[in-house]
Amino acid sequence: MAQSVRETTASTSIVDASNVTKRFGSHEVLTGIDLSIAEGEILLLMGPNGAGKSVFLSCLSGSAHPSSGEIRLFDGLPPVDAQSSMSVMFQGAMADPELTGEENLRFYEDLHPNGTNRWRDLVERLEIGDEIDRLVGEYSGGMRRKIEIAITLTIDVPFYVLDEPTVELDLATIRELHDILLELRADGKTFLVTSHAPLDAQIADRIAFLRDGDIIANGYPDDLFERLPPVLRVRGAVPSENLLVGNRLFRRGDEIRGFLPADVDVKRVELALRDRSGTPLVDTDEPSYTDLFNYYTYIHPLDGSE
Ligand SMILES: Nc1ncnc2c1ncn2[C@@H]1O[C@H](COP(=O)(O)OP(=O)(O)OP(=O)(O)O)[C@@H](O)[C@H]1O
Repeated sequence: MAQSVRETTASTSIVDASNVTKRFGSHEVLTGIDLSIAEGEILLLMGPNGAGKSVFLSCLSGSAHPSSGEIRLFDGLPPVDAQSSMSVMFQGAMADPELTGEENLRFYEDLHPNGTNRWRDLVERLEIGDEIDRLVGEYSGGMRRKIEIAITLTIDVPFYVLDEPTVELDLATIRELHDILLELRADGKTFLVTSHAPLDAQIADRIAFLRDGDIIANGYPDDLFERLPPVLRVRGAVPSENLLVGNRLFRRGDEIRGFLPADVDVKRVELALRDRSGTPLVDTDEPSYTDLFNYYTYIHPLDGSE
């Protein structure tokens, strides 16, 4: 887990969003978001499809305006006045398909007042160095994502906003990207990263879960883990669905894991569910990042815990 910034002394506030709403016609996509990010922090914004993550990022970066509420960056600037101090990666919107990878990278290096040639190192580390002479239009989804990441991070600014950077990346590249972000954070950079991937939680200083347009949980990973109910692991055949209430179990590969309603005694379930030889069919297990994601994305606070 990333070394936490919680022990560091209070620093500049990079993001202060209060009661942000965004409406498209009668559809209120954001319903009152409060979120702050401190300097040097990696904040991971997680949530299911359509929760409003990209819309919030658009408001934060100044490309859309909230319907109400307020966003301030760098201790008081409205987003449009802070654009030169942030680098924003939106899904699929960064690279011109009719230019090569290198032409795209050079374009941003020359265009942006804080452009650097850091991309030379980034493309090697993301293993796309051999592909930068090809047209981006010919790239696979993962290659395109790598170029977009390199474009975004080659700009030297204090604050980076990355919309689902790890989608379509293989595991080795995700780990390399995590290392890159942690190195930049060690240099004092701040990140807001959206993701569906529990793996990304490993580098987060803080995680906020967005659901139906609102932040339903926000905290340091250790604290979020502490607030999880016991994780149940199902072994062998799945017991009767009547005993294990629906929408609380998640299958991953051969394993089924999940959570019981708060008022159910785990020990009693363990005792009740045994195979013919008396071996328990369920037991409790240490929570993983995937459990954390599943709980806060699909169950909490519908389980009555808030
Ligand atoms: N310009 C728009 N006009 C109308 N509705 C929009 C517009 N942009 C987004 N929405 C709606 O806002 C909701 C949230 O979309 P958003 O793209 O922010 O979700 P998300 O959390 O980023 O999802 P994903 O993980 O799938 O990228 C969706 O219902 C979407 O249809």
